[in-house]
Amino acid sequence: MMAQSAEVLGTSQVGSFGNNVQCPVCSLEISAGQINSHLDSCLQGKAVGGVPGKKRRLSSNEESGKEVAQQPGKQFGPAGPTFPLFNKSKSFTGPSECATQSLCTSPSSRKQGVSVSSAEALHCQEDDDYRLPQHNLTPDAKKPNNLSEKLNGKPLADKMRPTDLNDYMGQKKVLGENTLLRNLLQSNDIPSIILWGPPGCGKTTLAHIIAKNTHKSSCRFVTLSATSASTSDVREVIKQAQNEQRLFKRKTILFVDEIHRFNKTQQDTFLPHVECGTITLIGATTENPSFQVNTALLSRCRVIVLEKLSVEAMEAILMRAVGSLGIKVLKVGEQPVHSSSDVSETPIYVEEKALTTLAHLCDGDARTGLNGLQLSVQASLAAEKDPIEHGIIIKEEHIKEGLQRSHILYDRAGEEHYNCISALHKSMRGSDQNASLYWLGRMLEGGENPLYVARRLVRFASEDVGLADPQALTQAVSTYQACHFIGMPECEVILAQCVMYLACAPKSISVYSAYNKVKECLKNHKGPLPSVPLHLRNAPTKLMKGLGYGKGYKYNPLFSEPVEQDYMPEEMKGVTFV
Ligand SMILES: Nc1ncnc2c1ncn2[C@@H]1O[C@H](COP(=O)(O)OP(=O)(O)OP(=O)(O)O)[C@@H](O)[C@H]1O
Ligand SMILES: [Zn+2]
Repeated sequence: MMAQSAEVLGTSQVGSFGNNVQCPVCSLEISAGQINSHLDSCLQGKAVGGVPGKKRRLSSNEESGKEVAQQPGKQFGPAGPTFPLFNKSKSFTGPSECATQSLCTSPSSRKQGVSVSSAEALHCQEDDDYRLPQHNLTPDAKKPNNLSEKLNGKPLADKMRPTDLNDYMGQKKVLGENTLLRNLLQSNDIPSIILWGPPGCGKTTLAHIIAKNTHKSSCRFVTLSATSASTSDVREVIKQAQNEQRLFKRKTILFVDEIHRFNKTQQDTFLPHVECGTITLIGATTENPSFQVNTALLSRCRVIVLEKLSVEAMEAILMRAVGSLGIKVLKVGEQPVHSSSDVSETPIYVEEKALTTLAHLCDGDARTGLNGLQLSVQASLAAEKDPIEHGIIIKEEHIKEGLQRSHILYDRAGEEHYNCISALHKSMRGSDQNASLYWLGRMLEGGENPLYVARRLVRFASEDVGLADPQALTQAVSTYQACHFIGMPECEVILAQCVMYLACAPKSISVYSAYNKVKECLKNHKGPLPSVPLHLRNAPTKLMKGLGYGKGYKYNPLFSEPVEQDYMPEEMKGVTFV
């Protein structure tokens, strides 16, 4: 068992009720005057002074019967159950964190869609045991025999989440030698920061590492996900942070994932507390914070821009994962050598080339890369019922298959994005509903921005359907608006409806090609452009009238016969585009 300092346990439960204060260690209510002496003894394991008969007060979550994160085993003594204060959309309980944070979540306490992360008390002891947690899946860790067992449970990306900077790859611009963040980390003084970067580039991971590196004594690390936390959750965190500060002079580092999802009022709630230092805020966002984060809050935080992971960084991450799984890497042309020592296990290899391909395909997103690796390994294990004598070799094809199966062989920014939208456009033009829907699906399931697709449909409605069915444009614009209101995944059917409408619609490019001819004509015109014929000019002033503006113009409604009149400049007479 990890040497847990009792002090960090149950800090999430610090609260004061009347004149009593809840002991953060044993959860008993202690009168305020006795709390200090109680704590001393409680920390040594001999609690005294609890108010008899009074039980630990339930958190609002418990009272409302919501799930309660149960400590796996009872190794942490009387603190008993811990409280999930916040539901998070993403779980941060990688194995390494279990080792460092006293409050783990057992799988059984997790329900679909809601994973619980208690207000995690992070203990930052001087000892090294969180560096190499026993159940951490690092190459040095003890490995279970069976590879498929190792792949069970949490996604590989979670298992591989680095716990210290040495394993944190890439991001040299912000973390290299002599960078601001590195210096701050070394000086143990972390300001409030906003980490801005694309998905899977390591924002969450960095927040954890920062928290671990700061305040060697001890600090609390609390996480909130802006997607599910309410303003009252925020207030609760602040209240507890104040208690911590007051009772233990302990800092709270609050990590808010997807901070851009908080509305301005919620962001405002933090502000004074960030300012006075009760809370050190680490926010993570994939969106440009200058638009999405409250300016007042933004001005109190340093914005750290993380980048998509480079192919080299991705390769290093994959290598580390492969090593921890006990998979051997085969260089080009190298043959597997079956050593007699590991007869009990079928040796598993991966071609180096396959890893390189994966590193390229995952578009700088380490989560995608690691999960893709996991799927390919699992797929090749399943396929190889009767493993060949020399073991199983994971090849490039397996990696591609693995990615495809998980719908992630789709490069949102790169070529695949353009290839698919082009295929969709051409399928609709060819009135092939099936193919149109297929390409739409490829994009949406691959994580394409629905508005990007909707914008293309608007263009298509005019360029390809045009006057053959002018209603198509209305349909497409409505689709765009509906996608905007609703977002994914609900808007997928709306897009599908419009795609089918457009595929079935009659097509006409008369407008499109006519307008292109106009542009062409203007581009090729030599010399000064012809002036606007006088009779077509408006004459709002006397002077203009005097100059002959509007003279001789025939106002069509006044004529019962069709009007003979030139609308083109003299030089352009007879030129047509339609
Ligand atoms: N720089 C890195 N070095 C090593 N591993 C990384 C790095 N970045 C990400 N990972 C791996 O990818 C997984 C996902 O990363 P993380 O949760 O930190 O991404 P994120 O930027 O917070 O993404 P999101 O915006 O989707 O929440 C981690 O569990 C870790 O295994
Ligand atoms: Zn106690």
